[in-house]
Amino acid sequence: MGLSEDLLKAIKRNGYEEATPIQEETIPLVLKGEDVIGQAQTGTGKTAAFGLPIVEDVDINNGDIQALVISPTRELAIQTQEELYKLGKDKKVKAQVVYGGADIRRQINNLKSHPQVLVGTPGRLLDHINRRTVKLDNLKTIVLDEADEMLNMGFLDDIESIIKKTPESRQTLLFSATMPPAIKKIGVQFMSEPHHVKIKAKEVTTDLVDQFYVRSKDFEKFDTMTRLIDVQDPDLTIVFGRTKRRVDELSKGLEARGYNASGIHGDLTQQRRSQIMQQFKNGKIDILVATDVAARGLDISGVTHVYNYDIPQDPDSYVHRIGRTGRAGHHGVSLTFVTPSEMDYLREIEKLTKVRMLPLKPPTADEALKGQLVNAVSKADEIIGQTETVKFEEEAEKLIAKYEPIDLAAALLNNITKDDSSSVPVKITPERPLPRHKGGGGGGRRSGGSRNGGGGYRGGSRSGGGHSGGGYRGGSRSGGGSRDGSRSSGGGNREGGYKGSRDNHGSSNRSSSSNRGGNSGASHSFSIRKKNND
Ligand SMILES: Nc1ncnc2c1ncn2[C@@H]1O[C@H](COP(=O)(O)OP(=O)(O)OP(=O)(O)O)[C@@H](O)[C@H]1O
Repeated sequence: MGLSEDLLKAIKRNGYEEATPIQEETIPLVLKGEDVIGQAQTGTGKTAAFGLPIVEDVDINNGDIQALVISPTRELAIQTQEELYKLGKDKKVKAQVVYGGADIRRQINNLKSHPQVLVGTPGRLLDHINRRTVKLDNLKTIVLDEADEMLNMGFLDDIESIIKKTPESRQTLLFSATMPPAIKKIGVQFMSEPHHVKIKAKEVTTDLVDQFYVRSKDFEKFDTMTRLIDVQDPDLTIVFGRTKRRVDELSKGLEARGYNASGIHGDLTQQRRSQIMQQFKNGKIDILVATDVAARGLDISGVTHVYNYDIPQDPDSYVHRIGRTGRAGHHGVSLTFVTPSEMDYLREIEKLTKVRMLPLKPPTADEALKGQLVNAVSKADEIIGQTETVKFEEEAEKLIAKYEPIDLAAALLNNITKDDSSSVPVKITPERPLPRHKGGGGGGRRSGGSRNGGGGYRGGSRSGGGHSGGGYRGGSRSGGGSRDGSRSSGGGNREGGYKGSRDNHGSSNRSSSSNRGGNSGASHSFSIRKKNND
């Protein structure tokens, strides 16, 4: 594709073996200097699609800012800068990030080292431009990443002011997985004869994500969610809540029940936000509870499940939220709670995604306990494996003399098992349900699965609907995705809500579609090939 040796090295180091379709189509255009509007499903490598040609085009003997990427959120800006840094490392391209909530003096100081590529959030970028600490007179390329979200967030004026400071001759790129019609405004206003590159996919959402919903009254959602977590046993999970209060209450409630959870939203200091994100990436937190601040662009490997505790009001937001899993060829599961009065919103989402979400019956307390016990046994295996028996031998002998082995084992399991809803009640303040859609109707109106061109739901064999128990781990899809032998026996062979775990990915990500039991569709647009080098 015309990329130099330095970039090929970076690509290799990243473990990329072949370009994704969006990369294949956009990289040559961007290298030619064309304006491009790029649309492709979440997790399909849009960052490198603009990142690689940008880095390729940088003149490292020139200390001016040559490329600017505008991101809607601070977390995404940080991530994009990290990616650009990695891609440009061999070429020695300097990439910097500026965002609000962080010390501006430090940013100004860093800018003195003359980055050639700058990533930032709109407000802070404008601030720097007005202080003349960022000069865009010689900018070659500007990227509006997640452009539609920046419009939603009301950044249009800021973006316009930033663009006015760039040369007319600049190249303008615009990327997102969703492109509502309003985005055309940006195209017309700021771009010159842009090429529209839209990677054709049958669905807006990637079919690497199995999408479920649970119909539940608002006050029942929390207990249902923790039961689902118990049976699904996700690796890393993101729970989306509608409001900051919701996020705070959910994360506290989860912690009270013994889950390793933390919440992020816009009211936290940036330092705290960054700290939590770091802990989540490192696996120190298992469940990240977030407002839509985490819905766009974040690429965290190992996120197997996304729970929409509150159904999003905007269907595009749903696409991005569930797109935090099922990335780069890995499987994921999404689960959306919907109150009876919000069914119309669910149908609206399905209208956009052209995918029917599968209904899940909430697991019973008994099923949740069973799920917990399967997990507890596997945890016990782990603990026993890690224990230096000799160190405890003497005291252990005494305990064996005193108690029956069965009591000792039961006590261990009891200790590992999380508290259930009856022992730690959690009350979440009710949110006002979303206003009823104009025109109403919707719920249950549509007959099963007509949208997908026959055969109903994706995933053929699953089309029975009404899955009970809610997505047990295991499942038939991958022929035993369990991490160890002991787990696969755990009552977990029902269809639906697969764990989609990391352990499956290592060896199977190259043939992901063939792994999916009964999936006749094979409609997703690319098979991403990444060496399993981590
Ligand atoms: N050619 C490739 N081969 C393998 N993996 C790739 C390739 N290109 C990108 N990736 C990886 O795929 C993941 C998703 O990429 P990226 O974050 O750019 O997705 P995106 O399309 O921007 O998603 P979103 O719409 O959610 O922002 C990243 O981990 C990235 O490193």
